[in-house]
Amino acid sequence: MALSTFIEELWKQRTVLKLEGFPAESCDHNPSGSSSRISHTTFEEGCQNLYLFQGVWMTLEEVYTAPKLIGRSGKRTLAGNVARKAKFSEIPTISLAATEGEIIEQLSDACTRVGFFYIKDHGVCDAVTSSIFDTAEEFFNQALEVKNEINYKKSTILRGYEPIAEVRTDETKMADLNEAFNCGYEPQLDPQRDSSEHASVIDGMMRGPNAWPSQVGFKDSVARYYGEILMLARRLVKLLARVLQLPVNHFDELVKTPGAMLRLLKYPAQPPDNPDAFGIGAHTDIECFTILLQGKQPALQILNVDGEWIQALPVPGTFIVNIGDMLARWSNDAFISTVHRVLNTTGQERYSVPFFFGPSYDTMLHPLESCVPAGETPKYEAVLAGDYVYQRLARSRLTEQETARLPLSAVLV
Ligand SMILES: O=C(O)CCC(=O)C(=O)O
Ligand SMILES: [Fe+2]
Repeated sequence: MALSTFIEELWKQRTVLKLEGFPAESCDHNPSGSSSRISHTTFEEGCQNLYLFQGVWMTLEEVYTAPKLIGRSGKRTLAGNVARKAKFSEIPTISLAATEGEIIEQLSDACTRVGFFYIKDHGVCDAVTSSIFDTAEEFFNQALEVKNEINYKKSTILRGYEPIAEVRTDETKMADLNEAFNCGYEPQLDPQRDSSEHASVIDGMMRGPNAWPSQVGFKDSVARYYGEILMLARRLVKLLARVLQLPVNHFDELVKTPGAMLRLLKYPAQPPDNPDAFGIGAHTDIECFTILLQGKQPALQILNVDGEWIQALPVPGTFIVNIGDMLARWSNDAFISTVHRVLNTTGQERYSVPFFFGPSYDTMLHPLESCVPAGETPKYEAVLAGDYVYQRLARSRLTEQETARLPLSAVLV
């Protein structure tokens, strides 16, 4: 097969081609010239790896920071995300027991410089966090057939059980070495639900019922955890409104029936010597922010501007919060959505519980006026929150045919 045909095939299959040892100076970013350049180039030591993305040869860093693009015809890599380079070597810790002024100042620094921070003194008690791990362990220890009774592909909105190596977060690597349970917003999980709201929460566009396993006590335990973290998330939303110099209640209506997905995750102990195997490949999160509860095993790593992977060690009594792409878009890049990955080489199984939080799925996300300097055009087009989340989740999980099961209600850019 001619090289150009081969590349075309890869493109059609939405694959990113990795080329090892390609001399940087030969990379002219010209899609049409790429095949002829390969044929006359010799590989030398010290050269970098290049990736063919959207017909363009790029370094991995360029893939991370390539122009933002979400589209059904586009290939799925970090370039569809909103990664920005973060200059940090440590992850800050913020006490929610500090004065509001102090919290806002520290949050402002963390969101604009790092994109990640620990929170402590958050008010969620240890009993709630330890029991969610017990529940997760009991669930994942069941036989595969039992877990597959609620396989997420039976749900049009990706709720339920995701078997191991099902999701390919970073297409240049192997599928992710984790299994998961996905649970989205339902009014019955919301301690602050307003009964008049119920009727307005219609199915479709990422909204609808969860898929619960028959495991005794599972739903109660997940509901308790979900409720507590949802309240914490709404508290953070008010603080973030202040950081963005908006009225404290600015986002309140939009997070009454939020797009809020809880995941229980179990990572197997992975071999230390496979450079392509990750618990989760490098990515940025989709929603506004994530509140992550980590088990004891250190495995989460965060990428800084110098290309170093900084360990985000588990710290008892804390959650890690990180900014996701939606809030980066919404804040017109004032906030940073930082690239991270999971590598569990501890030799032990690892559990974690991320809670991905965003506004109601029918929210149209225009970059906030207060974040766009006068006379400048916003950096991002408006997107409908539900479509944005669905497309991002689907492209690492589903075939195009499967993706088409849920009609999208907006054209994305
Ligand atoms: O398990 C972790 O520590 C992080 C998980 C994560 O990054 C994700 O689910 O997006
Ligand atoms: Fe993540």
